[in-house]
Amino acid sequence: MAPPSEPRFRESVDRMFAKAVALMDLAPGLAEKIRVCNATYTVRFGVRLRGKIETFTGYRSVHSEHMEPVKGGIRYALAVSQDEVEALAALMTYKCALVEAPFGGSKGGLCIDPRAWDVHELEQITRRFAYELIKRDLISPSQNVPAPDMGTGAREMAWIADQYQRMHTTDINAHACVTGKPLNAGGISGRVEATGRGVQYALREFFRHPEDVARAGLSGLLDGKRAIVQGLGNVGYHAARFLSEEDGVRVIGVAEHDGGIWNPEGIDIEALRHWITANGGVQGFPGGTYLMDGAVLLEEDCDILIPAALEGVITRENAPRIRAPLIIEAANGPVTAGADHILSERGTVIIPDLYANAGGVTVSYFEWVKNLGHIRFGRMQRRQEEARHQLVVDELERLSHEMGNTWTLSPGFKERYLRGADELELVRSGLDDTMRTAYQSMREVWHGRPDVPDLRMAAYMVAIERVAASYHAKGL
Ligand SMILES: NC(=O)c1ccc[n+]([C@@H]2O[C@H](COP(=O)([O-])OP(=O)(O)OC[C@H]3O[C@@H](n4cnc5c(N)ncnc54)[C@H](O)[C@@H]3O)[C@@H](O)[C@H]2O)c1
Repeated sequence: MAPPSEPRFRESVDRMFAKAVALMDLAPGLAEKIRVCNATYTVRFGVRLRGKIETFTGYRSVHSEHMEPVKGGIRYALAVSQDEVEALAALMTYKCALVEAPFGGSKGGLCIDPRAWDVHELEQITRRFAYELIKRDLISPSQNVPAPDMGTGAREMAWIADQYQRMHTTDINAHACVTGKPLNAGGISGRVEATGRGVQYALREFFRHPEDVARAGLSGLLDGKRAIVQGLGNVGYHAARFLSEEDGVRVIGVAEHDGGIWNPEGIDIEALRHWITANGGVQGFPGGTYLMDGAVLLEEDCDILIPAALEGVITRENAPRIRAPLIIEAANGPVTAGADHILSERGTVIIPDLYANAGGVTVSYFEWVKNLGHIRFGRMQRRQEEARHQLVVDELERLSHEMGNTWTLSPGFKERYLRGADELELVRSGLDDTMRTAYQSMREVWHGRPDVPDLRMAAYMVAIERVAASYHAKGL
């Protein structure tokens, strides 16, 4: 939660929204219609556990239904509140608009410490929570489609999908009621890694534009840059792993819930992740120096800061001490509105959450389409692609023959070229394309108007414009 001097999360999002609206020319009253959260449902339910009834509180917030279904994750954490869920639902509306995923915005949360319960108990709690939401159409393939967020993953999504199926036995589209499911339960390849993969693609796209890199006071390529990551969960782990293994980024610091690890030579992300799984935290990891207060790593010298855990971690209080010239918001809302102002004035470039962590909802969209299509994703595209590739190979072989076989195609090339893309490759290329296109649309606004101060404002403006256009089209 934000410290008392900071606005609450919802207000922080609203302030950023208001700043963007001030740069736009919207019809009277429309900005307010877009800003407000349509509805938030609060549920309290009991589950008999360990010999007594435990009462839980959960939320599902629907921010905007300008497109349906609405979409947004379900978070399990003790700090979940109505304010938090509404802020996250608003971010979902803008995020979906920015990456052109045809959804309205929603979010859910359950006040629970998932580590306090065993798997069997978590299943009981999840099914009961899902039951409460399903019976009010707050989980439904055509109305509201959740996905994983902090504290939840494929396992919880599988329980939710199964619960929906039990309650709607004749719904042929039941699988599409939730995304982020395991592969063998209607999921799609590449969903687990999608948000971290999207962070990687976002950084790659940023570094393709030397002018943008220079605005952050950096130069050169992504290769060789030093990064610090906060949170080595789903998003942080995948982002850190892909950036270090595939892009030559040196991860010199990782902050986790129990402290931080510092190693200027670079941290072995895979080894650290294994250590956390085995030991419950980073303490004792032999591949770096342990710091009791992991949050100090946010202020360390590095090229790229990747907050990938919680909202409200960069505030007015610590913003003046942040040394990274480039921040990519892998988490939702890690920079408060007050801190955003300080950092923007100082010239720190922030790749905003709306864009940076949109990989998850993008691949969720692919999964939803795959479920509704009832066909293995990519099956038809693959056949077409293989047929086109066969034409090219035939033509090259004909040429080779005409030239007296002075050159030939290697069997390895033919095998790889003819294979066509599998589901994972299709998902990754669709995600890459989405991240590039969305960056271009933000960039055009950022560079095209001298009064647009930063990428965040550009992202909000693009998103708000699209939501407004959708309301206009409906005649509102
Ligand atoms: N999972 C997704 O697909 C997805 C999509 C978009 C955005 N996000 C956002 O990304 C962020 C992280 O989500 P996730 O799914 O990776 O969650 P997760 O639960 O998998 O991981 C969160 C990690 O943060 C760590 N953490 C908790 N408190 C911390 C603290 N005080 N300091 C440092 N680390 C701490 C946890 O130990 C855990 O490793 C959230 O803001 C979420 O809304 C997630």
